[in-house]
Amino acid sequence: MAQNLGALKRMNTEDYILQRQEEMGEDSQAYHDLPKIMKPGSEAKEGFSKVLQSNNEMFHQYQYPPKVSDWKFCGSFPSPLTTNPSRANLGKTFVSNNETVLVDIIGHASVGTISREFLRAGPREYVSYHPDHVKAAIVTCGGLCPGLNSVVREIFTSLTSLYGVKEVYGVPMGFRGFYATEFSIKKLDYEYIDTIHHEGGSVLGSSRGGHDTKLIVDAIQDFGFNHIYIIGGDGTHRGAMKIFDELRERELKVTICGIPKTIDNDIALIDKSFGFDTAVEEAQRAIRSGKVEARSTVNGIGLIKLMGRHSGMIAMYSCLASRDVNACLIPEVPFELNGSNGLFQYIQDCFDRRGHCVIVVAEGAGMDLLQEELAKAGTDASGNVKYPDIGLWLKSKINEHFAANKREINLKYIDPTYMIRTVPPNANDQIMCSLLGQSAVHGAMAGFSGFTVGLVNTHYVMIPMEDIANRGRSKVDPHSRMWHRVAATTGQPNFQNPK
Ligand SMILES: Nc1ncnc2c1ncn2[C@@H]1O[C@H](COP(=O)(O)OP(=O)(O)OP(=O)(O)O)[C@@H](O)[C@H]1O
Ligand SMILES: O=P(O)(O)OC[C@H]1O[C@](O)(CO)[C@@H](O)[C@@H]1O
Ligand SMILES: [Mg+2]
Repeated sequence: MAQNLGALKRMNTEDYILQRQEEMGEDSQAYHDLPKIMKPGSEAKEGFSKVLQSNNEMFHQYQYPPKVSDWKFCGSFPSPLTTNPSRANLGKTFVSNNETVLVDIIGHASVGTISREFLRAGPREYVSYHPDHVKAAIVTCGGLCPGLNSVVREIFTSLTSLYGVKEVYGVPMGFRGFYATEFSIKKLDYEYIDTIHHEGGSVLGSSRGGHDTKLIVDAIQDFGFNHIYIIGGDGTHRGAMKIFDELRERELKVTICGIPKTIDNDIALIDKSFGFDTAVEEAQRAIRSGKVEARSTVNGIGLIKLMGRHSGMIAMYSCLASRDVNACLIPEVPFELNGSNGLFQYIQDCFDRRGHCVIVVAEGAGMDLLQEELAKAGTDASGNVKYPDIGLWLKSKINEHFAANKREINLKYIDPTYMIRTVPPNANDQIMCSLLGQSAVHGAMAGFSGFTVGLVNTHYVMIPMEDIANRGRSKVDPHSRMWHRVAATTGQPNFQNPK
């Protein structure tokens, strides 16, 4: 059914700024940081009206996730955090439903700023669920990613020790675990989750495929779950959105919350997904091995394949971090093998300059060169195209080329694919997992539903789930400054011959 995405409130920017000025008072620094707008009728001050002209076009769009109370009555209780003695000073850190975070923060003085705003995540003073009435389920879906266990653990501990919820369950093996009889849904306890954040993988298990909206919602009803925490990527969010629609269709008072998981860091809108940092760090070990192998032999080539079916983020950031890479090949930027600007000539140039060459290739790179293999590749259980192995293909093409030219080369192929995603998260990702888990629980307890928590411009926010589910993947922009920085680090050309 078509859904109204919560209250979408538009406010004229001038009114917005005037209101903010009023709230802050002229003495505060923040007041002076605001664009200078005068109230109509007030006395002109220097510098004020000028900015007003250039900001005429500016507007802000507030986007709130829906609340459970929007489609079914639910009560409002003072947050248990106010009575939790160990949180006595939390009062000051409650977040109001007026606090938003800007999506677009780069202003253009000549045209004004156009930005959406998401509701800031965090504990609310009033919650919509009494802790005794919460029965929560957590599920992890899709491919593995460092930090899955940390998010599960944080959701559990936030629900139980912050809010006093007593019933939290783990759904095994992804979406199908809700209804498949060969698995059983397990009640989580502290002993079980105590050290899981030190382990890679997902203690709950995960899977691709197996989404059946009706069976899943039947199971939610049968078990009496009213909080569903779904940790997964783009596919998972499309599945979660269907569950959300079905829940509203049946008028069930169930909160559904997404926690974005993608090792490829390709979920749109958010700054970064958990586990990505760890994956980039882990990839350094493979790149370093490639470098050592390459420079210790005659005309050495270290060829390293990294994850990234549609987006070259892991490859791009791994190359930027390592500084040892001479060529970075990603799905977003096509490359040619032959010709004066092709990869083969570039490898030769590297031999001439430094005696070796290190190449990183993302698994989805160069698919235009493998059309035949791609046509036969098929899909996985979730419908994702299974890509032919670009690393092995490239290895054989490079070997063939230099053999045909009677040049000695020593190519070492390193494929650390699954090794970078099965490790536990690094310290940075551990912290991110904690904040995502806590944000999810605070939002759910407050009665929001159909939302996904995420980091936007360094602040944790609640994004309407539909936005995440329907938006395309985020990709490397070949015209971006970041990609140009990579090219500057590697020294690679654009691998395109003049036509
Ligand atoms: N369009 C869809 N409708 C309903 N369910 C879907 C849809 N797409 C994917 N799913 C379900 O979501 C789950 C995970 O999907 P998928 O395997 O694509 O991983 P993902 O969430 O995209 O994560 P990853 O980052 O590993 O790709 C699977 O159980 C799959 O059946
Ligand atoms: O082999 P699996 O488990 O399907 O997962 C591999 C894929 O998962 C991803 O990490 C995310 O979709 C891809 O980059 C990668 O190809
Ligand atoms: Mg996916």
